[in-house]
Amino acid sequence: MGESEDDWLSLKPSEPSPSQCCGSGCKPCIYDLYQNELERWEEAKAKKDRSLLARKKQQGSNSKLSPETFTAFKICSVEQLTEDTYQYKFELLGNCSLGLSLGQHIVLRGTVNGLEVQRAYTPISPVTAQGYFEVLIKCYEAGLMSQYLKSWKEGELVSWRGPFGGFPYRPNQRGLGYLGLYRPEPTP
Ligand SMILES: Cc1cc2nc3c(=O)[nH]c(=O)nc-3n(C[C@H](O)[C@H](O)[C@H](O)COP(=O)(O)OP(=O)(O)OC[C@H]3O[C@@H](n4cnc5c(N)ncnc54)[C@H](O)[C@@H]3O)c2cc1C
Repeated sequence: MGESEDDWLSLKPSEPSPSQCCGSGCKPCIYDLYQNELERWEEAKAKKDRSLLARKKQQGSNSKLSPETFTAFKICSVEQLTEDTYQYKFELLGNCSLGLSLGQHIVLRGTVNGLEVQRAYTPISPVTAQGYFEVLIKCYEAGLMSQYLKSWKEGELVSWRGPFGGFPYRPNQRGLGYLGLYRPEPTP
């Protein structure tokens, strides 16, 4: 391939669509990752060096969770708990644990009718669980990710990144709490 402007434009990263942002304040967010890719592309273009783009679009497989790149995990069981709620179990190779702390969530990537969607989910398995992690998900009739979830079967690979968020919890440490009470005015 030559070095024409069109060639470089074809390699330019695309700005994420709103459906790709889960809206839960991930660090790095999908827009931060896009910004990094864009800067790398601009540098590669200025230096006319395509090798600088090589780190783009890495994806791990059944190994370690990463906040920057998606890792594929195998679904080892699907259990329907209610009409619209499912518990999914994922395999972690090498009997390792996911490495989350209290209250942290992970981000799932799926594709629905050609549209990439990303949403946040909080694993329900103990943070010390080894060899697996589980999520409990409620599916919505018109939900985008929900449509992708309904197609899942055992043995399929599903892409996650994270962890994000969480609470700074230390055993036996007391903190300030806030409880709000609301008493409605009596109607005349
Ligand atoms: C930090 C965090 C952790 C979370 N953890 C969990 C978890 O553990 N388990 C879990 O189940 N969820 C969790 N969620 C929620 C989850 O991220 C998704 O928001 C949820 O699964 C719905 O995604 P969706 O793409 O299926 O629905 P969306 O497409 O985002 O739709 C959301 C709602 O809008 C309605 N809707 C969409 N399109 C239309 C339309 N055209 N007309 C009318 N209504 C419409 C849908 O029916 C649905 O009720 C978490 C969210 C956050 C922020």
